[in-house]
Amino acid sequence: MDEDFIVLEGLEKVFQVRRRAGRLRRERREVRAVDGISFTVRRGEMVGYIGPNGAGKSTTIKMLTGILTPSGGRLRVAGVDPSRERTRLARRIGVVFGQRTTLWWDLPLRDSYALMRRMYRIPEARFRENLERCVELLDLGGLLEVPVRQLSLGQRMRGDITAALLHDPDVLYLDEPTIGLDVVSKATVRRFLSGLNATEGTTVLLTTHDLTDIEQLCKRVMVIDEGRLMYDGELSGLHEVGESERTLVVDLERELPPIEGVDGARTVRTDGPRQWLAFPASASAAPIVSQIADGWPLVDLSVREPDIEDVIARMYGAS
Ligand SMILES: Nc1ncnc2c1ncn2[C@@H]1O[C@H](COP(=O)(O)OP(=O)(O)OP(=O)(O)O)[C@@H](O)[C@H]1O
Repeated sequence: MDEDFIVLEGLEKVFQVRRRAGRLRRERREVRAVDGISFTVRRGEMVGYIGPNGAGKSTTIKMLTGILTPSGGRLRVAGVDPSRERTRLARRIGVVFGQRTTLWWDLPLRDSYALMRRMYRIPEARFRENLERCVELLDLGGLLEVPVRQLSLGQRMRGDITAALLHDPDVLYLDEPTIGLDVVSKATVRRFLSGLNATEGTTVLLTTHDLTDIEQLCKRVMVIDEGRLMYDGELSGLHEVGESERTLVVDLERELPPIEGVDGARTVRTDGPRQWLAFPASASAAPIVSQIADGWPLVDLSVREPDIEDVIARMYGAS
């Protein structure tokens, strides 16, 4: 189970961009979208791949799937060079782009899946088994006959994840799979992905702006910025490097003075009966919650994760 499945060595992608510089002149400019990235992912790992907008995440994933050819460095997925053997690799990978669907807009889900079965030449029994499993776990039962354009975003996303898994890929690339989803759909998708990784051993590379996705799904996270790998390790380690903070949002029975004297947390904002307390992201919320519950009339509370941009900004501040 521990073989190196995805291997990048000094991977680069440089785009040549033409820019208008005056009325007639055009300037050529280089964008180093991926600027010498090296890492390996073992078979069965589930890894978060995060970074601010324009960091080079999608460009990396496009090279991993063979859509883009690297400008330099070395890349292997399951022993295969993706851009040279894209068709062969397509049978072993599944891709989900949160912002874009691979389904046919006017067709019911069931017909899209039937077309995919033929495209990938999936044996009938295997296809049926995979479809049934996804329909059950992703709660798609009543939706197979509905045209994709009539589905909600959360339903469509669950439909897209199913589409990516019908051919039993060894590796799944997910680009913002929970973007714009409501709380229930997010939870369903996360539960499904962690089950898939645990039972099928599918290797998963996950790009997201939602740190809760990473926290609930990935032991390992890689951070990239300006095309370079800035961090590779556990999420808790990332919080420590950046000294980032989580926020406890507390609803009290009534408006009270700012909460004071809670070990490990400080009140950063109040608005009527609601108060916000910041605490280190690497610390547990439990002792803070119990101190508040003991001393104040608590009605409700929730924990907010820091944004990825915030964590990365603090990481730079700390380096
Ligand atoms: N086809 C292209 N031609 C020219 N420049 C490109 C092209 N694709 C991406 N870029 C540039 O490469 C850089 C990295 O883009 P990329 O889409 O990989 O970032 P990202 O991390 O996926 O960002 P986001 O979170 O916004 O999706 C950006 O500066 C982008 O403008």
